Amino acid sequence: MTETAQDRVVIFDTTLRDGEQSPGATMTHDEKLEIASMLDEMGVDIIEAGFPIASEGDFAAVSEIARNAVNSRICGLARANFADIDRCWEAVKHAEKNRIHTFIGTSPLHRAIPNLTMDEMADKIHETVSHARNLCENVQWSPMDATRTEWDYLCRVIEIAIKAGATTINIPDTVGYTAPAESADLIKRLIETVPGADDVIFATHCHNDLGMATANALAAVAGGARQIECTINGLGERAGNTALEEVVMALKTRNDIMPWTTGIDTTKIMAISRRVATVSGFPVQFNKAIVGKNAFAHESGIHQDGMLKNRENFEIMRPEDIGLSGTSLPLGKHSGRAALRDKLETLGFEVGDNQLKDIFVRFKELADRKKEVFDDDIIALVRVGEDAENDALKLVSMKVICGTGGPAESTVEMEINGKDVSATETGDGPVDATFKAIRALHPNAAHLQLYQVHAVTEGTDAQATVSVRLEEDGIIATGQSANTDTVVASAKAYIHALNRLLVRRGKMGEGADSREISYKDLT
Ligand SMILES: CC(=O)SCCNC(=O)CCNC(=O)[C@H](O)C(C)(C)COP(=O)(O)OP(=O)(O)OC[C@H]1O[C@@H](n2cnc3c(N)ncnc32)[C@H](O)[C@@H]1OP(=O)(O)O
Ligand SMILES: CC(C)C(=O)C(=O)O
Ligand SMILES: [Mg+2]
Repeated sequence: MTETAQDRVVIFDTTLRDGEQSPGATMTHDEKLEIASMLDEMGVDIIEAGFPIASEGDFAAVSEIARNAVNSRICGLARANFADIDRCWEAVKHAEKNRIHTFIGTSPLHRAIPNLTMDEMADKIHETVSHARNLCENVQWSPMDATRTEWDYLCRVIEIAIKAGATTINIPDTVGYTAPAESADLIKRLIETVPGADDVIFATHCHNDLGMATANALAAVAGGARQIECTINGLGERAGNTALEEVVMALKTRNDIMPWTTGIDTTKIMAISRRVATVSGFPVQFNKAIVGKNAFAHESGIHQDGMLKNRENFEIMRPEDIGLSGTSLPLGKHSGRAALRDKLETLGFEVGDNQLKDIFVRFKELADRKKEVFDDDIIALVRVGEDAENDALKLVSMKVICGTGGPAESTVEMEINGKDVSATETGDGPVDATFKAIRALHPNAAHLQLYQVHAVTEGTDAQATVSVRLEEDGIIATGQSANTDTVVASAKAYIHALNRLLVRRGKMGEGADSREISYKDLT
C-alpha cells in the first residue's frame, strides 16, 4: 500500500468533475478555481478537477487549478484512449502532485457499448494504463460499473491494471446498486484475491440512487478501502455521490467503531457547502445531514428544554466542528417556555414569571399563524404587549371586505370599559374603513399625524409592525402593533394610540362610555 497509513483514509473530492455532471450544475471557470482553492485549504487529499478532453473550458480549469494547487494532488479524468490520457496529462502536469484517472466500463452492459470482447477490453486496459503510467507516476484506474461486473472478470482486469502501473484501484458503484454489506465484502475479497492488491490503494466511489452512498463508502473502508471519492453536498450524477461532509463527520463522530482518520479541517465544511450550493445552483435540502439548515436546529419545546440543560441530550456533533457559530433554537409553534425565556434573555429582556406567561400566550397565538418566529417578532411581541390589560379600549374582533369591486367595508367589535360594541363603516381601502369604524365606536377629535407600516421579518407571512401617531389639543400619543395581518396590526396600533391618548388626557373621549377610570401614564 502506498501514500497512506492503515488508519488514514484519503479524501478524493470530485465535486468539480462528477459533481459538475449533475444536470444544471455547471460552474464557471472562476467558480471552479474558488472551490478548488477551498478544497485545498480544507485538507482534501486529491481534487478531481475535471475531464480535460471534455472541452476547452474544462482543460483550462484543470490546468489552472493544477498550477494553483498548494497541498492537494490534482487529478483529471480520461477515457481508455491515448488522446484523452494525453490531454489529461497536459492539464494536470502543472501541479506538483498530480494524477491521471482513467476508466472503462467493465460490466456486461458497459462492455457492449464499445462492443469489445472481454479479451479486447483487457488488452485496452493494459495499453491505456501503461500509457498513463509512462506519463505520470500516480495513476488511478476505475472499472466503471464494477459492482455489476462478473467477479472473475473484475479480478482479472484489476490485476492487469495493477501490473500496468495503476497506483490506485477505484471500485465505482456507478449506478448506486450496491448495499453496505456487499460493499464491504467486495473490497475485502478483492484485496484478499487479486495479486498485487497490497501494493495499491483501493478506493470507493458510490452513487446515491438508493440513498446508500455514505453507508456504502464507509462499509468499503471497513472492507479495506482507504480512499473515499465524494463531493460537497453529495452533488453528482442523478441522485449524487457520497457526501464529503457525511463521511468525514461520521468518521470523526463514530471513531470508536470506525477507527480511521481523514486530514480534513472540518470547521471549513459549512463555508464550502454554502459556496458550492450557490455556484452550482443546487440548494441544500433543509434536513440534509451535517449541512442542512435544520441539522443543528431544534424547534420543539421538549428538545429545546433538553438542549438548554445539556446540548448532548439532542446533539451528537458540535455545530462549531463544522464551522457554525452554534446550535439554533428557532422559536415556532412547538416551542415551550424554557426556549422563550432563553430567547428573551438573549435579546436583553428580563421578565418575571407572570410576564413570561403573558408573552408566552401571545407568542403561541403568533406561532399558530406563522411558520417561524424571528427575534424581531419577539421584540415586537414584548413591546406591543406592554400594559395591554389596563387598556380602556380593546379590539375584540374585526372583519374586512375589500377588493376591486368598490369601497372597503370594515366591521369592528370592541370592548370599551368592559362593554362590547360594534360598528361597520366603509372607506377608501381597508385601513381607512377600519379607522372610521373605530372612530364610530370611540368618537374623538384626534388628528392622525403618522401612519407607518414596516415588515419586521421576511416572507409573505412576515409580521407587519404598524406605528400610529395621534395629536389632540397639543397632546401627542403613539401606538404600535405587530401582526401577520397588516389591517389587524393597523387597528391595534390605532387603538393602542387612542388608549395612550386617554391616559395622557386622564379621561374618556366624548361619546364613549364615560365612566371615570384611572390610568397610569404609559408614555
Ligand atoms: C460514470 C461517469 O461519470 S463517466 C464520465 C462521464 N462524463 C462525461 O461524459 C462528461 C464529459 N463528456 C463529454 O464532454 C463528451 O462525452 C466527450 C467529449 C468526452 C466525448 O464526446 P463524443 O466524442 O461526442 O462522444 P459521446 O459523448 O457522444 O459518446 C461517448 C463516446 O465515448 C466512448 N466511451 C465511453 N466511455 C469510454 C471509456 N471509458 N473509454 C473509451 N471510450 C469510452 C463511447 O463508446 C462513445 O464512443 P463513440 O463516439 O465511438 O460511440
Ligand atoms: C468515472 C467513474 C469513476 C464514475 O464516476 C462512476 O463510475 O460513477
Ligand atoms: Mg460517478
